[in-house]
This record gives sequence, C-alpha cells and structure tokens, in this order.
Amino acid sequence: FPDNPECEKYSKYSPSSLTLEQLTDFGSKTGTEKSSFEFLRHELPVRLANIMKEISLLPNTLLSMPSVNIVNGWYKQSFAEILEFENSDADSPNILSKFTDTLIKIRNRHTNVVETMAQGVMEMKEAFGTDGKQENQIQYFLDRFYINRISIRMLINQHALLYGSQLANHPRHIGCIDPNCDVVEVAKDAFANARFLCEQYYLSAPDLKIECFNVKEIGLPVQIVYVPSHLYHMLFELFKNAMRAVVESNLKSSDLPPLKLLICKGEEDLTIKLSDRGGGISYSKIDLLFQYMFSTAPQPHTSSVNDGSAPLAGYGYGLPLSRLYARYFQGDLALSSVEGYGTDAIVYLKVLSNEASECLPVYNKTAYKMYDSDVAVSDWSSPQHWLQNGSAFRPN
Ligand SMILES: N#Cc1c[nH]c2ncccc12
Repeated sequence: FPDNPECEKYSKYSPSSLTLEQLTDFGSKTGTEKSSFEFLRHELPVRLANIMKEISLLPNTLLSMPSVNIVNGWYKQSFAEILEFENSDADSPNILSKFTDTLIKIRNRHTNVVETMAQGVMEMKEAFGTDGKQENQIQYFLDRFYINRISIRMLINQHALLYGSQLANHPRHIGCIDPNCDVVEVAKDAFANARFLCEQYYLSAPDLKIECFNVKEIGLPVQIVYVPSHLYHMLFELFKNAMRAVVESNLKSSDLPPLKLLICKGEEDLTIKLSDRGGGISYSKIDLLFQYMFSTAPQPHTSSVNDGSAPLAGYGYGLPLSRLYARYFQGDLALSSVEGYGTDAIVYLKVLSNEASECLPVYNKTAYKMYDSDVAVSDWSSPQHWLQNGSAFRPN
C-alpha cells in the first residue's frame, strides 16, 4: 500500500467519530441518501486507508502469510471500488443506488475477515513461532483492525438499511440502532440460545436469575439507545463461557448453581454483570482470555474438568471481539474472577447517546511507533514470563 498515492492521501485524514445520537438524528431527521453518500464516499476510504497503512507496518512474518495476503487483497479491492465514486455527481441518475450496491458488495466480500486473519495468525505461529514483542504488536494491531472493521460495517449497515431496497425488520429501529433497546429482552434471547447449545453439548445447563434496577428512571424498564446485535453478541459470548465454566466444574453433580444477571441503569453507566459459580480462573490467566495469539491455537477442547495439567482451552476470538463491541461506543467489558469460586463478567455501556461516540483507531506517529521493532523492553523487575511480553507493565 505504501506506494498507493490514494491510500497515502486518505490516510492523512483522521476518521470522524460519530455518536449514537448523531447516527439516530441523521437516520430519523436530518439525513438524506445524498448527504449519506457524500459523507461515506470520503469517510469509508479514510477508515480503510488508516488501517491499510497499519497493515503495511505489520511484521513480515505475519504480512507474508497467505491468508493475510487474501485479506490485503480484499481491502485493496474495496478501497478502489469506493474511490470510483470520489468525483461522481451525486445528482446523476442511479449513482446513489449504484453506491449502495457497491457497499453491499464490499460488506459481503469482507464477511470472513475475522476467520481469515485468525488463519493468518495460525500460519505465522506454525511457521515462525512467536515472541512476546510480536504478540504485543499483533494484539495491538488486531484490536485496532477489528474495531475499524466493526465501524465500517456499522456505517455500511446504516446506509443500506436506511436507503437500500431491503425491507426494515423493525419499524421503530433507525438502521441497526434501537432507540429503546430493552436490555432484559436481549439478555433473555442470548441466554435461551446459549442454553440450547449448552444442553446439546453437555446435556445440561444452568438456570438464570435476573435482577434489574433502573436508578435513572425509577419504575421504568431498563432501555438504552444501542445496537441490539452488538449487545446480543457480547451477552451470547458471556453466557456460553459462564455455562461452560459451571457445567465443567460441576460434572459430578446434576444440580447446577444458577447464573445471576444484574442489570443496573445509572446516570452515566448501564452495567450488566453476569455472575457464575463456575470455579473461577486464576488472576494470572485472565489476560490470556483476551489474547488473540493464545486464543488462535487449535486447543484440544476438554469436556472433563480441567485437571490443571492441560493449558486452559482457548475461548476463540469471542471474548476479545466482545470487548471491542463494548469499547466501540465508549463502554467496556471486564472479567473479575475468584479462583476456586466463580467469575463476574461485567459489561459497561454509556447511558447517554451523546456520550456514546465511536472509538476509532487513528493512523499517526504514535501508532507508527507501536510497530517499530525496537519497542521499549520492560523497565520493571518481573518474573521471566513478563520479559517475553516486552511490556513495561502488566498487560492491561
Ligand atoms: N467470559 C467468561 C467466563 C465466565 N466464567 C468464566 N470462568 C472461567 C473462565 C472464563 C469465564
């Protein structure tokens, strides 16, 4: 990409972060297909170019992997296709419908980016092994790469749902945003589907108890301006992991301790805490659950109680991606565990839609330096394993 002048040009712009309030106002009041077209034909190349510059900075051990080359090709192709509209006359016939068709074609092309990048990481691990420095760089890159992808798909989905030919499923929704997203309803849906899978695999599943508090609007249901599919993705992942922990730590018992879900809408945060009595996980292993390099390995999935000899089976990319969905609109996802007892998984969401602004990676000197091979080595005395990470502090 470095030799692509158009990529150079668009990577010099910073992405424009939108709030859920701006997205809902645009989709319900102020926006038109033409103004959306004029915004996206600049903003989408900006977001693509910013991350394409970072792809070009990846260690060659990853960049040279066949699967990463495939993803590269998809980004180049999509970038070029949007640029076809750079100087189009927005008022010329069919240009707007052609643009929407192009966006849908791009969305379809990128359907399997997550799996294909994971395959590339696997190819690199098998070919070259890894070291702590590279793991940090790849963790840094993939968090930025996937949240960039979430943001591009969000903008494409909004435009396609608002102006495309497909019928809107939910008349009250604004694109993929529900202005009154009922958290309990989404949670019950995610729980039911996770329980179905759990019962299929383990022949049993824990029950769920829900406690709900609305401190901001006493007596009203807990609702938020949010993207239901993002909330569902997070909760479905957390329910699956909690159920697995409970079943695998109670294999000799038919009486499973129930999961507990606490939902509380405060003034600033909507907090969702899922508590399980699944035996917990040691503090030192929590970070591993969010690490792509750890989660990429094809782990032997043990359905017997983990006797401690085998490494904790990877959870796939579900947790790190769920945390990115939470962070995308200024929230977060954290695990707090008591080894030997159980785990709390906590999702924080912004109550106010004008505070829920897109969290977007920006290609700049700071980012550039993160890919510099001479990143700082630890300047703290630490057990040997920390030195491999090359991180000055415990990875957060
Ligand atoms: N996410 C999640 C988890 C929820 N409960 C857990 N117990 C052990 C390890 C991970 C988890």
